[in-house]
Amino acid sequence: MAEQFFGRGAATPDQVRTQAAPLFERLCLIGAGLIGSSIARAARAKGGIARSIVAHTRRPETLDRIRALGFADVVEPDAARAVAGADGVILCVPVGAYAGVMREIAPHLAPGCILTDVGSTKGSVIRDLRPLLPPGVHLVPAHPMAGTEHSGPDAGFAELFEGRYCILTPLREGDPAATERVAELWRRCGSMVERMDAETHDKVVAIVSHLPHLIAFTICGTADDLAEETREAVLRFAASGFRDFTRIAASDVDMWRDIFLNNRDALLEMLARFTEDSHALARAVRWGQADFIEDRIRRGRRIRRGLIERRQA
Ligand SMILES: NC(=O)c1ccc[n+]([C@@H]2O[C@H](COP(=O)([O-])OP(=O)(O)OC[C@H]3O[C@@H](n4cnc5c(N)ncnc54)[C@H](O)[C@@H]3O)[C@@H](O)[C@H]2O)c1
Ligand SMILES: O=C(O)C(=O)C[C@]1(C(=O)O)C=C[C@@H](O)C=C1
Repeated sequence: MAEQFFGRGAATPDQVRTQAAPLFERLCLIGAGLIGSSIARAARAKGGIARSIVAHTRRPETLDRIRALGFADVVEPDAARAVAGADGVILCVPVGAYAGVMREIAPHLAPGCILTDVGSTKGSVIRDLRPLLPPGVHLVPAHPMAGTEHSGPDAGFAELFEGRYCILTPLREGDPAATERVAELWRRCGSMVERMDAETHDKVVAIVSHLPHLIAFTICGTADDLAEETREAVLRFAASGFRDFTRIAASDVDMWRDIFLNNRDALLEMLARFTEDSHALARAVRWGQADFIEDRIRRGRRIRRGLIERRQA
């Protein structure tokens, strides 16, 4: 695949990285929280990604913090000015903000510029960005499968994407060279790149990411309701099971509201399947069907242990 971008007989990506021009002359990050600041830090730490990095954010206190952290060459509060002259732009804001941001930046995107993103949903991103795409600007939707429950510019780190997948969902009419350049960006950040269609992506992440978050947020509330009923500080007794299970419930409100609202159909489908499966287990518990219960536990153990062997846990 690298041949598409580097050309036949050209240097390998590794040789290019250590030699000459970086992938982007001016890479603009719209939003520089956990993910945006991690990209900037990785670009600085690993080299060969961007000659200069522009970070845009709106809030004055975040602007000051990004300046103090020093991972961007330019910190720009105006989105239109931030993207002007950039050959790469990465949207790193909650997916519900995409349409508004795109309306602001579209007239200022340079012809030939690559517009990509890191959003956790892909169908909605294509729906919101494609109609506003100026001619000559290449859209390459992307989603790094890496993160933490922390947010904001202080939370980022250069190694976040190492050994993690990044999923690209290129448009049917998309430019293969632009797709390859974004793939190379993620490889240089240390990721493994996969491509799939947006619909498949949204189903996959609904089960492996969005549903677990929905359940974690919910179980915290359920435990808290019980505390009110029993007048007992239930959560005081939460040992490692509850703590491990609910780590992700500390995640950002805006980000997760937008994900739930923008992957509605796939999330509801996975929730319905999960509900059906948990009802089956509840029925076995009610009727004392030990074999069924054991079978479910064994299967869960096998799957979880498989994750550890593949070093994803
Ligand atoms: N956190 C994760 O684990 C994770 C992982 C993969 C992908 N993502 C995706 O990455 C994107 C960013 O998430 P994050 O974790 O970096 O969030 P974050 O909250 O750490 O950072 C988002 C930043 O965007 C800024 N912002 C919000 N709306 C804006 C707007 N309209 N214009 C300019 N700036 C705006 C916020 O002030 C914040 O600084 C989201 O789309 C999310 O779905 C997150
Ligand atoms: O590790 C975490 O805290 C995360 O929530 C990361 C996580 C995930 O669910 O795996 C969250 C959302 C993303 O879109 C990708 C990764």
